[in-house]
Amino acid sequence: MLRLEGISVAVDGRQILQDVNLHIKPGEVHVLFGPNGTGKSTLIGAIMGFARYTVTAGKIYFKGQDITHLPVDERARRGIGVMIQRPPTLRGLSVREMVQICGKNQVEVESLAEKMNMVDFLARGVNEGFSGGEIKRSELLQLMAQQPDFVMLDEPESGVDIENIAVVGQAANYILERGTRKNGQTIKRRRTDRQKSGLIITHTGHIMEYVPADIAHVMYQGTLSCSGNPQEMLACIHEKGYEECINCAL
Ligand SMILES: Nc1ncnc2c1ncn2[C@@H]1O[C@H](COP(=O)(O)OP(=O)(O)OP(=O)(O)O)[C@@H](O)[C@H]1O
Repeated sequence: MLRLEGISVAVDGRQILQDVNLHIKPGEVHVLFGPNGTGKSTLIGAIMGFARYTVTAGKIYFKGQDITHLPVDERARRGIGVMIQRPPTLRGLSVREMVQICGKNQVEVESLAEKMNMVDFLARGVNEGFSGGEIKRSELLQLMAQQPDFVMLDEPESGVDIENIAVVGQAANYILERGTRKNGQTIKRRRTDRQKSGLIITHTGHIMEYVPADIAHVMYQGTLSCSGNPQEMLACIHEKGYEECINCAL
């Protein structure tokens, strides 16, 4: 689905990422751990093609096509979606209108909003006065309408209360499991059945209680330093810290 071949990324002339290689296959969900400021958000911004991120080396392939220099709207059209940490407030554009745009006027806005506890927000401006948790739910609502084949979530559980973390997890699974059989799924079936792919940045790993992850990576000082079993890596980071965790794996 997504393949990064040795990409390096700069922001405002400062090199943030160096030689990142990553392969996410159809149906796989990868998680990204790492200390603050190591470049995790930069990586997903570069994959989405946001203008502030300049790919200075390497290639980004999506569904086998080189998308390294495509504009962000074309990447979205090809099936990439993202939830960033701090999306802008869009005054004058209601959540309802935004969801309709994301869904190309072909989605049932009310029914999607019900799933996200967001019916009361449909008439409000996008992110206008929203709390941190409400912003996350609103972003996921837009992604559910967009129906991307590859979704990137930047700290989806951060700022979300305990009950709504389950709602966030269900929304992520709704996106990842589009086109698969829904009834009677176990966590194991979720993993084997899903056809869409994801990359999730998380510090706590709580989202993995709802969305089973296949592979975890640690981003350290601007590069992917090691990869492995998500639960084992999380336990290792808790026990030993990032630096010792990556040294141990190497
Ligand atoms: N315009 C800029 N000029 C210089 N440095 C920048 C600029 N924008 C971002 N950076 C730096 O890039 C680095 C990587 O930022 P990024 O947001 O990708 O980190 P992160 O790993 O996602 O962190 P966190 O876990 O705190 O969200 C940070 O040190 C940040 O200060």
